[in-house]
Amino acid sequence: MKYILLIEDDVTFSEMLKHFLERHKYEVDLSYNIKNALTLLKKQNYDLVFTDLRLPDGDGISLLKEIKNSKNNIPVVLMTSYAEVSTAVQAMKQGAFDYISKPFNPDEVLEVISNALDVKKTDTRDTIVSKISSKKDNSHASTDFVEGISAASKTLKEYIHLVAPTDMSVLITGESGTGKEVVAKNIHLKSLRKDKPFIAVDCGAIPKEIASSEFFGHKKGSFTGAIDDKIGHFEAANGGTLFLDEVGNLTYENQVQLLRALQERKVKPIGSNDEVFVDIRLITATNEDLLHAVDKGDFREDLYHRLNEFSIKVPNLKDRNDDLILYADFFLEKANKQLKKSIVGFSKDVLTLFQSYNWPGNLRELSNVIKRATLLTQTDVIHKNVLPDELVNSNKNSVPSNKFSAKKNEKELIISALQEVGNNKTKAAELLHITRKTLYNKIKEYSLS
Ligand SMILES: Nc1ncnc2c1ncn2[C@@H]1O[C@H](COP(=O)(O)OP(=O)(O)OP(=O)(O)O)[C@@H](O)[C@H]1O
Repeated sequence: MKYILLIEDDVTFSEMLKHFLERHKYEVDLSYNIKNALTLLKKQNYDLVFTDLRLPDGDGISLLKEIKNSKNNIPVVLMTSYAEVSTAVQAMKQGAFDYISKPFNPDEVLEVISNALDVKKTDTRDTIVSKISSKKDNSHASTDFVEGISAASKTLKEYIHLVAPTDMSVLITGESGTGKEVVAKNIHLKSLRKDKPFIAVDCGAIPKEIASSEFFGHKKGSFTGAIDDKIGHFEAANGGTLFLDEVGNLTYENQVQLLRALQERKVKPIGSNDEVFVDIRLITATNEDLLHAVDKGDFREDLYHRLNEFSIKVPNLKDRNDDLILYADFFLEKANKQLKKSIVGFSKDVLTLFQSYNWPGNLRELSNVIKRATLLTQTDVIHKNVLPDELVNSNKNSVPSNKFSAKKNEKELIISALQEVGNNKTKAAELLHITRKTLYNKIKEYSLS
């Protein structure tokens, strides 16, 4: 019987959910706060943590981080309200398995839970990494990967086909949510290593103090907290592909270690005297300008060239307008399946809005907008009234991007956009048609607090 830790401070709701899950043959422990949950996690081996995002003594994300930093590799599913969906998406980037928006229907809960329990994990790794099972075949992968029909997508497809069968290191660039990880998986699945592991690691989520142990592993007792031997990501990916996301976030010291491991093709777990030979194909991704980081001395040039034997830029959604409907249909079909709905399509108004919106969050944003709209729609067709305000009002508010590109009034535009949205950086970035990251960089550049 699978054992679930449910963390929810709404007493009535949590009791109902507990009984519901028990009726479906799960064993459930209930906690109303994080403190108690952490105690329970130490005592018991759970198969799944199902937690509310907001709790009296903290949020689900800090709990998620605690779990990731511990030796457990338990899948974590978050419960959120609609307003928190963007936070939940951030949480997924930090390793949460999935999120589910309240109010949810019983079937949806069961599906999310069974998906999370099915997920393949290696029990020796403590950072949540996604691993494509070696048995996963290409036919399945191809249904998860929509190739697109726009010119930009065709070029992308061509590059993937060309580079996949080689052993070249690939640097994938592109804005957040464009599908860099999906492209990396696709390269792996089209490569000769497809039957070996694909290990995805978010370098931005690894605290620098434990990065060496994460990458190279450690021996029991080699430092305080090393209570067991641990295999690092390099060894876990042996024979297959190691995908390092947000590679620009590695510290200088970690860059040196990574370069050494790549050059020597062997790693030494912390506390071990033995080196382990590793045969990996490296794919990295970044949404930063790594060359700029090289110029500034923040990223090692030798490592940059080692990673960039071949580079692929994943286009923004806005630059693949011809694909938009194709992706919208794909995400609708996916949401229908997940939410057990049978919505047939979008109203004309919605499609027009989709075409004119700038999609700063790219495919991830499109997917989220459609999942939410699918849940809210009670008719056959998705109408404008279930779209988020920022999308519906985008045309009214938008600052023309050509204005923004004029360097001299950039600062003024940022200030006025921030004022207009009450200093909300996400909304300001959307208004300016730039990513949040770019906005943060510009705020720093112009010393705007
Ligand atoms: N070609 C595609 N076909 C189908 N779905 C896709 C495709 N590309 C991306 N997606 C979906 O879009 C979402 C974002 O993709 P992904 O996480 O790969 O983006 P990313 O560029 O790696 O994001 P980040 O920079 O924030 O890590 C995911 O839900 C993914 O499944």
